[in-house]
Amino acid sequence: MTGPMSSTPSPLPSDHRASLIDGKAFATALRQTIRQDVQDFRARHGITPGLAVVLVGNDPASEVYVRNKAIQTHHAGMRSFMHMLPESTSEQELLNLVERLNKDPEIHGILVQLPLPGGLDAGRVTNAILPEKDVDGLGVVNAGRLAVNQPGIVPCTPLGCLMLLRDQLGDMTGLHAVVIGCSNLVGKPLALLLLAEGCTVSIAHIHTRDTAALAREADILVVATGSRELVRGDWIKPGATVIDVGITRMQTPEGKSRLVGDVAFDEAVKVAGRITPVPGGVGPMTIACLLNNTLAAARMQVEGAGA
Ligand SMILES: NC(=O)C1=CN([C@@H]2O[C@H](COP(=O)(O)OP(=O)(O)OC[C@H]3O[C@@H](n4cnc5c(N)ncnc54)[C@H](OP(=O)(O)O)[C@@H]3O)[C@@H](O)[C@H]2O)C=CC1
Ligand SMILES: Nc1nc(=O)c2c([nH]1)NC[C@@H]1CN(c3ccc(C(=O)N[C@@H](CCC(=O)O)C(=O)O)cc3)C=[N+]21
Repeated sequence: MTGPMSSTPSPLPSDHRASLIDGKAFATALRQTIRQDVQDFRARHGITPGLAVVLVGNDPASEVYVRNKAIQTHHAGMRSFMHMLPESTSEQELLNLVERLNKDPEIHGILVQLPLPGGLDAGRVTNAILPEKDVDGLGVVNAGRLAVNQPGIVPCTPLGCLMLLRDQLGDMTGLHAVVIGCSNLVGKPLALLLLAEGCTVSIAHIHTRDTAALAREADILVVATGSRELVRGDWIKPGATVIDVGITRMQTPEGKSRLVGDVAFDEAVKVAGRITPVPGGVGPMTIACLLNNTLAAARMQVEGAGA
């Protein structure tokens, strides 16, 4: 394809394969460090960091994530408090629970799993969480701190992506980062983090006219849309670093379930310089960063600001 007659010779050899960014291994190492830090914290203060996770309704995928979070919280030596509420829960009942958790000294971090069932206002609920216990970093106080470069709690998935990018690329000053998707949970905070790293940041969303052309300009391409295999091989600049946040659960013809990202992996791996797989990329980082944020929140509450 890239022989001497080719009109647009690719700068990559025909057998090029991107190197895989192993989020699973990175997350395992991070959790190990956190486990040690939790032990030290307990030895110093006699306090065990506690995380409360609230799940409303019985979405099976959310139940799996919430259970994984609880298991990994225990493994890190922290306490986990699960609150499974029925689909019929009213907003006032949920707000009352958040209020109780806010006042509970054994709880240092609170996470309300999103999305919430219809009729419950996610913004109102996340903003009811005390900023110092808001380990998802989704309330206006922490979101505002991020926007003006003040220290605060950074949302778990964007923080996990940033850790992987720093590890892979080191200094990112001047690189063009394109973020596809601009939710409050992932795309928007990640764009702000990359801006703070000195990147030139473009954000694409559903109204962007030519997302493919924009993506082709990216040194760093982050995709968080929930639109499976949206990004094709020819959307990627040769050698670019690709972070695939999207996760869609698919049924295989054999009746098994399989996770698919927002990037057509088999095409992208032939063009990108480095790429995160799904699963085993960003997902495990999200949970490790939740534990990281819970420990940081406990330190702040027990040792004071700047801890
Ligand atoms: N790996 C992990 O740890 C995590 C993975 N996820 C996964 O990441 C994905 C995104 O999650 P989340 O941000 O919460 O999703 P949302 O649905 O909240 O946001 C998706 C964003 O992508 C934009 N978008 C959708 N389709 C397109 C398209 N075709 N072209 C350009 N932009 C598009 C939407 O634009 P608009 O708003 O204009 O409609 C929106 O800004 C999901 O697959 C989710 O499961 C989420 C959290 C953690
Ligand atoms: N308030 C809130 N905060 C969140 O951080 C939040 C949320 N709500 N709602 C849903 C999304 C999704 N999310 C994931 C977490 C871990 C994996 C994960 O561990 N993924 C594994 C695979 C797990 C599996 O096999 O199912 C992987 O990608 O390798 C994925 C997705 C957090 N979210």
